[in-house]
Amino acid sequence: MLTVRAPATSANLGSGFDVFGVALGTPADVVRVERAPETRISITGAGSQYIPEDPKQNTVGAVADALDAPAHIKIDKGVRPSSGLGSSAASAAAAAVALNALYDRGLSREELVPIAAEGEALVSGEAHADNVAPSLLGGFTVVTDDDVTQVDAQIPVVACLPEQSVSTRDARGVVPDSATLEDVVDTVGNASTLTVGMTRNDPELVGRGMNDAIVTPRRTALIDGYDDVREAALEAGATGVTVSGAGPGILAVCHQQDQREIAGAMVDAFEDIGIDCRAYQTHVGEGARLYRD
Ligand SMILES: Nc1ncnc2c1ncn2[C@@H]1O[C@H](COP(=O)(O)OP(=O)(O)O)[C@@H](O)[C@H]1O
Ligand SMILES: N[C@@H](CCOP(=O)(O)O)C(=O)O
Repeated sequence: MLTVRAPATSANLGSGFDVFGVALGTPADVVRVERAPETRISITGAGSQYIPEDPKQNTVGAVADALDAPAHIKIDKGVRPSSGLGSSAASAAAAAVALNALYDRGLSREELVPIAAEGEALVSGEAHADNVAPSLLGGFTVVTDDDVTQVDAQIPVVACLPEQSVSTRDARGVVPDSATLEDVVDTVGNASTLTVGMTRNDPELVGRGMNDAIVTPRRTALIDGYDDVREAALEAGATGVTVSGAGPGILAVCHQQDQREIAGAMVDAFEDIGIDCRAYQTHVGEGARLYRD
């Protein structure tokens, strides 16, 4: 039996749609695997009642298929599905690391990225790798069609998860087909600023580089209370706030000393409109970790 803990992630960071992602210190999924003639899945934990155990519909089943590695797979969900915190990706990344080791496939973490992304294709319609890459590699990742670049960053964040669900598949449906040159130029500038901020561990630059006028405005409309929560977080000292992944999670970047106040402000702002939420006071963290029992 092998066990892997794979972290939640926050994709896009505003200006890096389908490109940027960060691993979060908490929450995480824990996946246990043992060899079996055919794949069987059992699920416990956060939101497990909404996740299919059929391997043809579960991200870990797609990974087992891609690695030709049938197994009994037990998933303990720390990351609620349809969260914007890479729930489906955390399971897929954990399964990729676990099954790669269980069957001695010898693939590197980078080589596991497209395999874990097969799970994302299953649930969201496209094999976007911006959640599985940071869950596998940790830190801040930049994915392109055929490559992934990673940097270890130490940035404090608050990931606020309201009691609402937004499916990534639905949220991809509102993404515009085209953008003006002016918006593209702005976005390139912001994305570049954010990347420099990650390499310098500078929350000011990262926060400033999160603005995006192309995808994010379409998605905020799907999240009840988004504008109020964003405003509250900025007033409490956040250096930048945006939709986490496809939502409804909201990500605030900050300095360590402001983290607690920002988390409280975001929770209060959601509560003011009658929505419960959980705020993870965490940081950009490590990737999937393998334990041999
Ligand atoms: N192992 C898994 N973990 C979480 N969700 C899964 C898993 N396998 C399949 N799903 C399905 O994926 C969808 C959630 O994924 P998605 O919409 O991308 O949200 P998230 O942002 O939380 O990853 C749900 O329909 C869920 O049933
Ligand atoms: N780039 C994807 C990221 C989806 O992240 P998730 O955590 O909501 O699954 C997108 O924006 O569609």
